[in-house]
Amino acid sequence: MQHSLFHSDTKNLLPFQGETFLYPNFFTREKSDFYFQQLAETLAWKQEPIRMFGKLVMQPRLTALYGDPDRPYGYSGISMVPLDWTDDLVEMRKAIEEFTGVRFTHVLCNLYRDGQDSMGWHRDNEAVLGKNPSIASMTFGATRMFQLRHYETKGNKIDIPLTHGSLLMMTGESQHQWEHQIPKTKKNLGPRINLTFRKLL
Ligand SMILES: O=C(O)CCC(=O)C(=O)O
Ligand SMILES: [Fe+2]
Repeated sequence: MQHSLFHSDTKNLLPFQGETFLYPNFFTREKSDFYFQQLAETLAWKQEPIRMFGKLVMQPRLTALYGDPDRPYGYSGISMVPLDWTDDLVEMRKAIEEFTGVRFTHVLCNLYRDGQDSMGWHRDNEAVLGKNPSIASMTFGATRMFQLRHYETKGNKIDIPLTHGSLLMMTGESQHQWEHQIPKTKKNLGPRINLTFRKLL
């Protein structure tokens, strides 16, 4: 059975074992231009290391974590202490919460400086996110390909171009049964900002 928490006229992009919905123009062009500029200039972007096969390596992008105070969140062997919500992030969170009916405590921010910045295959299934986490992913700036594939079989690959102002909502079993990545591209692209709103238990 296919049951969407969100809008019944929006198609589930996954063929089975999870639900992922795309809302291409969640924010208008003007609003998205404004947010891109604001976020690029005001968020505390840093290049941070992660642990890979026991070694510390720099992530191929800049990151920042915002969220409710005193609730650290981490992945790939690192723990990040959240900074306080900015006015823009609070405003955006409110719009997404009203639309989806889901509440969020944290937002992990990624800045892909150009086509050489990327994020490898992974799932967002840390225990602190609960059993079937709903994750809201906002994109501003350059369009990058978001790829999904079935975790166990590595098959059923799906390519979703995430455009300026789009919202991608992943829910149900998406984070257990599917993994995702942002591959590098040789295209001469400008920067892209992605925000993933998450709820810690
Ligand atoms: O940049 C994206 O669209 C994906 C980001 C992502 O997967 C994450 O932050 O876990
Ligand atoms: Fe992710």
